[in-house]
Amino acid sequence: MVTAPSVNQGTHEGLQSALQAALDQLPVGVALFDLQGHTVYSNAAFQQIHARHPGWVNGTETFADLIKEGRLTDWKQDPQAFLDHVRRELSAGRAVREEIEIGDKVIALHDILLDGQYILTTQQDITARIRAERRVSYLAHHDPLTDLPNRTHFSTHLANLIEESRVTRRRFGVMSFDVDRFKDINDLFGHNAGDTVLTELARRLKRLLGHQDLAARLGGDEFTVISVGDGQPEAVTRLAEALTQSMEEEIEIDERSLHVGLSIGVAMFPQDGDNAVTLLANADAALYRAKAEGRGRFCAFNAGMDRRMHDCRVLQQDLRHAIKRHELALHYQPQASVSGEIFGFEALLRWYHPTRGLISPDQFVPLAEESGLIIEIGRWVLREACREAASWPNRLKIAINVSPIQFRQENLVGDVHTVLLQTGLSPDRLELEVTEGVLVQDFARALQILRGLKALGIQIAMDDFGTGYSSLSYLQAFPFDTIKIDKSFTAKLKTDTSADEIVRAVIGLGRGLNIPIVAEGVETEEQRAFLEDAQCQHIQGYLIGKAEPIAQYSDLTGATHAPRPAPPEMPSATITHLHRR
Ligand SMILES: Nc1nc2c(ncn2[C@@H]2O[C@@H]3COP(=O)(O)O[C@H]4[C@@H](O)[C@H](n5cnc6c(=O)[nH]c(N)nc65)O[C@@H]4COP(=O)(O)O[C@H]3[C@H]2O)c(=O)[nH]1
Repeated sequence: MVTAPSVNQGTHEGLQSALQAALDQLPVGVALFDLQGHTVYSNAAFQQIHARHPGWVNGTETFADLIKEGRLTDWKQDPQAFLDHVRRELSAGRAVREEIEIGDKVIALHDILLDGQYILTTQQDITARIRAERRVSYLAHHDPLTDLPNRTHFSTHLANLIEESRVTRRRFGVMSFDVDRFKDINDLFGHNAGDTVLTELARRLKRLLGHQDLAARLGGDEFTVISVGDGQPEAVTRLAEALTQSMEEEIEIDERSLHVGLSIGVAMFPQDGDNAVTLLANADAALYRAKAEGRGRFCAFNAGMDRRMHDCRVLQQDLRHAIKRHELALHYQPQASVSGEIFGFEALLRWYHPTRGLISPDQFVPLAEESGLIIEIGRWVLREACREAASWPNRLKIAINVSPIQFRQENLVGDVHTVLLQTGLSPDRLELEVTEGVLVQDFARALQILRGLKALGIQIAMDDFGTGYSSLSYLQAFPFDTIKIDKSFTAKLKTDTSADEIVRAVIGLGRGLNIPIVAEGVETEEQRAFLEDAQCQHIQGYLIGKAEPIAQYSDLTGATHAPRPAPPEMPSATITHLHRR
């Protein structure tokens, strides 16, 4: 506490020191300089702001010296230039208001001219407020997990860059990418593992960026990069390749090493879009193309993609009418013991599109899943396949694919039960094929549904084993009746030793768990012999028979089939290849 001297003493010195004490009480720094910048007076707050000793008044240290550690953006770090600016403004009768950084402090400064010969400066330390503002602004523009700019920051940056590049005719690339099967990583290994993948990915990405590039996390595992490089498409391609390469090194999570793949799409300004919306939509189109081509790859936008995306939308619309217009049909592929005795069929869906021809399920099932139509289509498949199988005199099995999306419907178990009752098919002849995707989505719910289905007396097969995470915990959690080895492994048998080993290991696993194995896609006698030698029980593939209308297999079913209304005239070679959005 400073005790103010009594003004009643009436002396000039007394008044001066009372004023001095009053000024020292102010939370605002106050100082007087002569026009050369030498200090004539400074109060305590001013001395504190500038880390000078109490009572500091100094004829040698100038105003310019005081601020020389400062960051004076407009005066290119030149304190003398700043002082000249102050003098100029003041002699023109204008006050000077600036925010300057001195050391680690931010000072709000207000200078006026006193009596034409002194500069009166009042200065306030606003560091805490500015820091808080900067933090808020940083948080509003960055993703807290990866510390990358967020969507808001990215959009502003892209809009500015486009505006500037329209004038300078600069070209740059926009790269959209995401983590392949990110949802599976989260579901299988937990959200912390997902977070680790994202932060590690961001860390590797930051190392690859040029000083003009900007990477942002738009949400989830959705990332984007503006690559300015040298304005050539090769620059962004190089960045995409470097990023893919950087992910070849596995990510360590707890005790586990995880290999993470990226799918990347690229669009160039201005040829692939001269505004932000088109540019991003086209980078996304390229990304979806990369995914459709099998993930883990990079794809550049081309004009055809735009049309293909449009085609997909149109096709999705057409699919809505496919059931009632009788455009859907089932083909049946035989399943046999490894020595060749046929014991059942797998029902495989076909779409005879009135103008596009026969469309492969690989093309339209994903569209049906995306729109939710797969639930209605799946019901149709179930009813149709069960009705068909129930009509065969020979008691063969029927296997039907069920999409993970169908597990989200209200009452899958009830639906299957109703179909069994209505068609009269004995439950032990029905097998539903599910992929790991079913369990990955909502494990507890899926398990409950699978148990409900099994309680009806039907069998459950794990389809496409080996293509996803092939988590052994799934095999442990539910007593599958069959494991189907994906055809991609069968295709490599005897040409790729690791495929041989994987197939042998899966067959061994099945033996250990007492679950029979079906190898899919068996095309050659050599593959069959390998599988027999490895003690695989069942096979399916062109070697035994292709998926055909059931009438082609009447010798096996024992049924006389009424010919189905002929589909539009078209050879099967005209299967249309369309790509997902
Ligand atoms: N290269 C080769 N291919 C062979 C061979 N043997 C069979 N295939 C083909 O492999 C696919 C096996 O079916 P999937 O793995 O369940 O894979 C199916 C399944 O995931 C899906 N799908 C088909 N029908 C339905 C359905 O009714 N519902 C659902 N949800 N999905 C279906 O579409 C996928 C593709 O079906 P398709 O095009 O009929 O293709 C079928 C079949 O025609 C062979 O020896 N060599």
